[in-house]
Amino acid sequence: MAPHTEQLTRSAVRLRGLTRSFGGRKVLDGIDLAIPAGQFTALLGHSGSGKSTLLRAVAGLDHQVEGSGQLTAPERVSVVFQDSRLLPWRRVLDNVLLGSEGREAAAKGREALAEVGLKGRERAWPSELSGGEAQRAALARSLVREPELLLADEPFGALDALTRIRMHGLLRELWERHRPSVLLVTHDVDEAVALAERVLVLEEGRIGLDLTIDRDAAARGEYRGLLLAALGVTEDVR
Ligand SMILES: Nc1ncnc2c1ncn2[C@@H]1O[C@H](COP(=O)(O)OP(=O)(O)OP(=O)(O)O)[C@@H](O)[C@H]1O
Repeated sequence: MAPHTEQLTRSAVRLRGLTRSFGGRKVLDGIDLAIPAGQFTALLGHSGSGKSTLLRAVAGLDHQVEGSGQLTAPERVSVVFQDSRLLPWRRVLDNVLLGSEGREAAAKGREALAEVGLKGRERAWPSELSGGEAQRAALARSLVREPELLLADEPFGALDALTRIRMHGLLRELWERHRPSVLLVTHDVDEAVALAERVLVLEEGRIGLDLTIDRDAAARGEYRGLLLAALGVTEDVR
């Protein structure tokens, strides 16, 4: 019944003609998109362009899109948001485990916390963590589910610039080690280019630009101007 249960081989995510309207206004207007398994994709777009709407649809959180087109996504999907959404009344390890019990689960949870650099903080309360640490815990919580697809909606948007750079390194490292497909929603052109293999720009309800990122060209800053132009942004002359 649910498209999410379909067995996928080559593509992790496939959208065909996906449309979503709110009050008669089309936010997503027939989106066609295939994301190969294991690809790191970033989705850029102005505020209100429909990035979160698209992500929610792929996460299976939006039942209204059913029937509007075709949507397939893997079964094991984890979502990370701008705020960590840790439960304040549970210790960090219990937040990561959420629902799973037993020694094996606890060992996996500890391992995931160690991977994100939170070894020794298992028994801390969420209120004792910094913003960056809380996002690390959120990443650990998503990892223990061994997701085939990681959806991240502005996961570093609330962090200071230095913490954000460290988190970029961590996310790339985790992706290289575990190789889930990643769909990262961001406003930040530099973040998209620094992290992703492919950058999509959402405009007027459609994918307006679909760029494959070459690491060397990215290091030379070759995509920045193109992406800013696609977003209709002109940089001030410095
Ligand atoms: N539940 C809803 N009811 C009505 N309108 C909605 C709803 N969810 C989203 N919208 C509208 O759809 C449009 C796209 O919203 P969405 O949150 O997907 O944009 P976004 O690109 O993620 O924006 P931002 O970058 O600011 O988070 C907006 O105009 C928003 O007001």
